[in-house]
Amino acid sequence: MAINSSDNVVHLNEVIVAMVPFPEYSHLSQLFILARFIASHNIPVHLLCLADQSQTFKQRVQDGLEVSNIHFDDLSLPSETEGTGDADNDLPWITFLLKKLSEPICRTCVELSTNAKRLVIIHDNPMRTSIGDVLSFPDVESYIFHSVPAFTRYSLFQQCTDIVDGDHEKMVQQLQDEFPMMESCFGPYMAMFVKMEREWKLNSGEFINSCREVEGKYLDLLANESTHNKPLWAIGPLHMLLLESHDSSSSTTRHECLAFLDEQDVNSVIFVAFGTNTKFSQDQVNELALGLEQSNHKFIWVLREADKKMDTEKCEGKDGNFELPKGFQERVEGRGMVVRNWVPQLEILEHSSTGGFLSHCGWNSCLESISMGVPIAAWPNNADQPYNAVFVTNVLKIGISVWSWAQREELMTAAAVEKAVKTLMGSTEGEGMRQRAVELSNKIKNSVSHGGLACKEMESFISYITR
Ligand SMILES: O=c1ccn([C@@H]2O[C@H](COP(=O)(O)OP(=O)(O)O[C@H]3O[C@H](CO)[C@@H](O)[C@H](O)[C@H]3O)[C@@H](O)[C@H]2O)c(=O)[nH]1
Repeated sequence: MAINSSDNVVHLNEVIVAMVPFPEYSHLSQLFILARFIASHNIPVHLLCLADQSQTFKQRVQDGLEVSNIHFDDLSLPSETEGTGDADNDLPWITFLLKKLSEPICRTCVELSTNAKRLVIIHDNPMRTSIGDVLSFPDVESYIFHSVPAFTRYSLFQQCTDIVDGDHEKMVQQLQDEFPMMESCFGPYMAMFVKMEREWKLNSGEFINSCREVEGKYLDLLANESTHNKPLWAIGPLHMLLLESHDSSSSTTRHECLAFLDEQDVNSVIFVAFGTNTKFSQDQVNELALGLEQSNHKFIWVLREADKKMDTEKCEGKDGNFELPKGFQERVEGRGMVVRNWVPQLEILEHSSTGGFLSHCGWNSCLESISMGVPIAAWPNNADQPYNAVFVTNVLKIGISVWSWAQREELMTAAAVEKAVKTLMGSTEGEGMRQRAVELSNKIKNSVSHGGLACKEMESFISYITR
């Protein structure tokens, strides 16, 4: 906004974009990439997130924080927000948090809308209810951002379709019928969320962090399912929008993992990492360590505690106090590296020495791995991950399952880890998966290059919001 002091005329921005991520690192990080892309078209972008969350984010992310038309608008929860849930109403912590965030989000959106001819709100799917009131304003448009794949969304829709008012038992039954290895991974609230999502009419369109080369069939199925005829853009993989910024070879602060990889043979190292939410027991850490040791393959293992869930708990992503089995470090010296801090995952996957990824199958990890041509050993942990794992292993056939979802209450054994690593890194079966992953990666790279399909979808989204 500019104010001309001589005649007091206020010149409004044509468009301001407000982004409302789900309050977790992996959602903010994806919307931040999108923010950079939109901001590069001279559109101011505001990211609305919890103050602690944005602080942690800025410590982890190196590129793009200096972009002048990206603004972090920190949200504060009301001071009485303590604890992790609303015991009186038996709400899960996330429903409780989203309710509390509603007031600061709406207030910020109202302020932003007074400075623009059009306020475009882009929000993670679950944040719908937190911004409800603002959506009825005439100059406000909203777009839903989906951070999970079309395959997973379509599977959920299919399995929850006939469920009346969150009948958990029936949902579990349907999940078992569709995917015999899986039971409910989202808990009893999922059917309710799916029902609300399908009835939601206030948005102007949706977009998904995925691309047609990877899951065109499921994007079409989702579009056919839709009753509202609003646009759906596949604008992923988001991290490829800004790919040129990942060249760290000349950086003075190059991470030690990359130096380790420089010394290894092509496709000889398996990267072992589980995103920002996976919780471990000490026993599980022991099994994982022994499995990696017994595989005799080279590895980089990121061993960190899960980020904290609530503003009041501080989302620090601490180093973790896990102990490694006695003598482990000495026995794997030279071929195995355990890292306890934040690593540049994308650069590790991009490195030619990385030949496999033992992953929890968070969607960002899957997309990053697929786009870099790295096959996956899947160990899903919660939420959308079991679906993503099915997609990677059974549909794309670029990965193997380490431990079945049906066994999730049991400790994953060292023998299972050893077997999976040996298959992925040292067998013709694993090599076949790697080749398919590389083929897919090449298609994605073409798609995001200038004039490619993904590139056109992204530009069409910008044209639409600035029309
Ligand atoms: O040391 C690290 C650890 C993580 N990352 C990055 O953090 C992100 C992790 O994202 P993801 O693989 O999706 O895992 P989660 O953090 O577990 O993601 C949550 O959000 C995802 C959707 O956004 C869901 O698919 C997951 O199930 C949910 O747990 C990726 O971009 C990684 O590159 C790093 O760069 N360095």
